[in-house]
Amino acid sequence: MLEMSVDKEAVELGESPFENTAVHPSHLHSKLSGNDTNVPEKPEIMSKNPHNEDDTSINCPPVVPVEKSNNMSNTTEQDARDSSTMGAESSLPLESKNGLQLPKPHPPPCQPHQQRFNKRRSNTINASFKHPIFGKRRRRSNSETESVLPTNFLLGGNIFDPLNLNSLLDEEVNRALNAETPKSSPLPAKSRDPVEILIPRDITDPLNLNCCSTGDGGRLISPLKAGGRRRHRNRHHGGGGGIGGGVKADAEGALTRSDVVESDQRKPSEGGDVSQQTEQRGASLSGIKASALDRSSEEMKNRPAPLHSVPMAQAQCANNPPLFPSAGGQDEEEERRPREPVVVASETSTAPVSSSTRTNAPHSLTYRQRKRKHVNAGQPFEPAAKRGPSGRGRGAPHTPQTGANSVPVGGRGRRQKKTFQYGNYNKYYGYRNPGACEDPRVRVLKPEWFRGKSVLDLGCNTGHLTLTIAKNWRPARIVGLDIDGELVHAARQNIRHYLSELQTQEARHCGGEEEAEKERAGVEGNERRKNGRSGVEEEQKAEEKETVKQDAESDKKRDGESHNLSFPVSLRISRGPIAAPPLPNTPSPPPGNFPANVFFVKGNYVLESDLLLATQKEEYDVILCLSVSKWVHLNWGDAGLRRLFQRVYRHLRPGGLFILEPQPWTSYSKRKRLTDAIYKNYCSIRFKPEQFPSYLTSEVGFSSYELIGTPKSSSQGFQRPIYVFHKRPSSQN
Ligand SMILES: C[S@@+](CC[C@H](N)C(=O)[O-])C[C@H]1O[C@@H](n2cnc3c(N)ncnc32)[C@H](O)[C@@H]1O
Repeated sequence: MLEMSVDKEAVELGESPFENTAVHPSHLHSKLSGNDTNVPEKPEIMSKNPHNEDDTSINCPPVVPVEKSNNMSNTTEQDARDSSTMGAESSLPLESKNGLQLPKPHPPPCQPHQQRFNKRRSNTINASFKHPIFGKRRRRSNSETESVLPTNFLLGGNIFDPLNLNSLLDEEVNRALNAETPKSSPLPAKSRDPVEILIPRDITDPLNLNCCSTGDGGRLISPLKAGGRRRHRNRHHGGGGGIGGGVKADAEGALTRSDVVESDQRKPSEGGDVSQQTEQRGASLSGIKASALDRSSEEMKNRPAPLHSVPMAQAQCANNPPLFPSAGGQDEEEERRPREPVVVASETSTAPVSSSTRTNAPHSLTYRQRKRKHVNAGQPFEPAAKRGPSGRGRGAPHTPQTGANSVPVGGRGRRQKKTFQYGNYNKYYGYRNPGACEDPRVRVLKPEWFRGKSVLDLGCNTGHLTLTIAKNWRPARIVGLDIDGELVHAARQNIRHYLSELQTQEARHCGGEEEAEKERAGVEGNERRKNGRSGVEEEQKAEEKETVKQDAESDKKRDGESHNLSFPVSLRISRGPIAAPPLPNTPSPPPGNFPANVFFVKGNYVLESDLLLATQKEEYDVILCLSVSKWVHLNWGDAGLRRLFQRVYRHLRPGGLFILEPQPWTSYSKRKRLTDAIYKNYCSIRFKPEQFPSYLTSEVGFSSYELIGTPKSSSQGFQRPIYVFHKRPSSQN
């Protein structure tokens, strides 16, 4: 009765036709080997084996014969398998003693079974019982059939110390025993072929599942074949898309780009990409960048924007030569390159997003995929090449940038470094407002300066401030102008992001209303139950509510939001809209309606000569020139900056405002060596920033000015005074 659990090991349950019967392993073996001639018609019933002890030391399968017992039915299939395995392994000679059958010792293979066996036994056997065979160690059998022990030990050991550990105890013994080293302790065989390790190009997509059809996108790279060690800056963190956080704000607030290499020169498709730079949702688009960096500098035209009385579209299309002076010999280079589709800021529609032929480098996610991912997460758009401070780029190697604004940093095929000679940093806002929702400068600006007005934002970069003003303060129109076409492109992409933000805000608003509605309904229901109001009254109320709701929904649809209605409000609030909303195509939107009120234009605001100033007409009520003066000053010297100030004055309508945030002179020196021309200009500058206010009032014509504040910034360098200069109203002119 007690042995049966032991006997499980010897019974082949599943396969034996003799369940509940202990079968001798030899039968099992012969069964397994296909030779069942020895199998008796009925299984032998094994009696107790006095030798079969609970041997926990090593080796032998203790086949404990047992009489047939009902408890055998407790055996499991696993046991059966174990036992059959044992049977298979123990093709051992069996000893017959007093009718008992014992397997010959064959230590190693049996050990695992032995251990499990013991365990099981301890579980099944009554603790109070003490069988004579248990608790005793079974002696090793000394039969002549015992296996031969090894005599040759590679490490100089012996049968008692196979690893020769004793040699470590005594120095002399150690020396003696290891005298024949390496003969006694052979060294491992040397140098087989090195193992080749293949690395996926994109570690985040090793199987290249996301890759489009771009040729070698999915190829694995072998470091061995790649021609030795090559450091890929900015390609850690899963590929190369971004500028790996090498940009720092210096003390003056400009960005230090010395260690930054442009890594993603892919030209994203029109859909744009979304930055990972701004970690927080709504971190206000600080980091939204221009779309195709490689395009930017080469296509950047050092020409003043036609921001005079000629309508934008006409002026841009006309490409009026005298208004586009060259700068730094870029023009020749540009002539040879295909032009970006002309940027047209029309008066009635938002500026089109230009798309041009793009050279896509292999990348794990397509441009659109990445954009969708981030837009869904409510993050701002920033092409892979233009990631922000957290700047983790993704993607594949990039084609070198060959813009007029780029300076090669290495040999052929190396990525090139952009100098940002115009302050055209592509992560400007990421550094200026890291993780912040709002640009602190917005607080010193008054909404009434902008509402219903015509505004020009000089050097708008990727348009965050421009868009904030356009969205929040509803100017009749606001034009963002920048010399860098890439930044302008990014700014245009950002329109959609701001639009989606707007939708999220509205969704939140509506969501809140719905909640309130539900709560109200709950309260009303309770009251109704209390007061026992008539069903007709209730129906009327419900109808009213339904009508209001339907009205609200049709309003939304009118606003071009209907596509988002199926997306749960809660998700829209927490994750942003499912995709950036399309730009509404309203034929004649009311003035000041965002985004119809915002335009982005590429151009150089510095006229080629003073003579051209005479052509400038009054056009704007407000002109912003924030953190631009230094760059104009460095690139065009005192004369260029003076010309800019004069143009601004002429460009303003009577009563207009010029909002100026000049960089301090101390911040100039760090940028003085960006180009030879800049260095020359820097050395010849006499007109210092502290002189600007007096120049603007006494020489240019502004009637007065005020310091409106020095907004706090996380970086000291960005804390700059902001002035407002007033142009006299017409009657006083
Ligand atoms: C340092 S960023 C300032 C961005 C933005 N105004 C702000 O403060 O948030 C300077 C911007 O001015 C632009 N810029 C420099 N010179 C320019 C010029 N002559 N005409 C138009 N834009 C210019 C640069 O491309 C760059 O985007």
